[in-house]
Amino acid sequence: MLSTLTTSGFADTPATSASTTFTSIPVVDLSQAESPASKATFLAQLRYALVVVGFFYLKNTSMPKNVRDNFVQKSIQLSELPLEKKLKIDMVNSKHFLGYSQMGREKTARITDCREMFDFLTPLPAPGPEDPVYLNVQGPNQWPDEEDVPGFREAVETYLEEVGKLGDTMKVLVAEALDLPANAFARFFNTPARNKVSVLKYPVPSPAKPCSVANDEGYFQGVGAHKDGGFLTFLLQATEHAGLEAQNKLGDWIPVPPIADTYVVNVGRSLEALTGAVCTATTHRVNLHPQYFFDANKRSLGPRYSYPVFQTLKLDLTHEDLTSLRLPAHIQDLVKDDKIKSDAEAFFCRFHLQSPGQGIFTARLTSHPNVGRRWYPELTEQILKAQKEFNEGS
Ligand SMILES: O=C(O)CCC(=O)C(=O)O
Ligand SMILES: [Fe+2]
Repeated sequence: MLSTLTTSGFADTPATSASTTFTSIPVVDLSQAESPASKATFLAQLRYALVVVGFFYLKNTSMPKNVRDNFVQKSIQLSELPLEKKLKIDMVNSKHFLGYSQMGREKTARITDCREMFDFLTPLPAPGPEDPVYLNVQGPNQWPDEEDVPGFREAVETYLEEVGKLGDTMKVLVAEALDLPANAFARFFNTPARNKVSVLKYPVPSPAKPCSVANDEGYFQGVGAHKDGGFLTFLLQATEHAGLEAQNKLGDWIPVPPIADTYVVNVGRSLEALTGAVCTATTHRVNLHPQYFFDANKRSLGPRYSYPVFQTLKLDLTHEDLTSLRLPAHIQDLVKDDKIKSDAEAFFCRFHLQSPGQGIFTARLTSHPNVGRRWYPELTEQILKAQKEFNEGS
């Protein structure tokens, strides 16, 4: 059952307990946060979204339409370049896991994902030799040649700055929704914040040349069941395709279809850790059926393009830092009897609880083993072995 909301929080239904789950994704209107008359309603809806769902659509954001549209247009141009141009910035050349990951290289839960990606990060220096190895998930970007996609770098940097502003706004509102001081999360972030965008393309499935093995019902794994690692993710679904799904606490998969002019925002493992799991890092996946690539009139929609931005905490926070926040008792009480069914790999939990950097680095070694083997061969073999043993229960 879905809770009804009151301006003071959840209605007095069992919605406050984790035994209640969601069957649709709420829409939250950011413009309501700007007026004192509607802010309490906004915060109650946000609280529900963070605690019960872990996923929501955010509308009326500060993102300038021209910045977003320019970013999307240039990103599609990049994705459509011939393979040899894209391979000039192959991720395997970057010990920071930045740049292009071609189709068939990425794995989630040890199964190949049917997508290609380019990752670009807020400008941040590479770590020094004395720093922990996991800090290598930051460093210089690999940019395509300016003549291949003119204006691409500027479009991405401007877009990341704007999503960064939205992220700064949201981290204050998340604190307020949990009845914490507005600046409660500030000390966990770098200034400026660390954000990474993935430029994703899910090509039209080709029966003649399948990207991976389809399941019995004909679905391909666009990206397998997982939880995001960061604080919040701001996902722009740039095309009309169905396929994104969030898993509720009973284990059912709930569609998250695109809604024009919204972001899909979801809770990552770091926000879950900071709130002692009061906020839920909801498991999600992109499950692709060849039918999703056609509209109602049977016209091809072409590839699916989507663009998540992962808002990340300071990478070197410790377990003590991550567990240092005290939530008010009435907020902690919102989640009881926590039995959550998730198809995401539990293997990663302990790494994300050690430090955000350790969590992200470990996930990268397993999702991009070709990059891991090139730069961190011993560590990669160790982690892949541990992942296999964990999953096989040995
Ligand atoms: O493509 C999407 O809609 C979601 C992608 C995603 O969940 C991810 O890359 O973490
Ligand atoms: Fe994700």
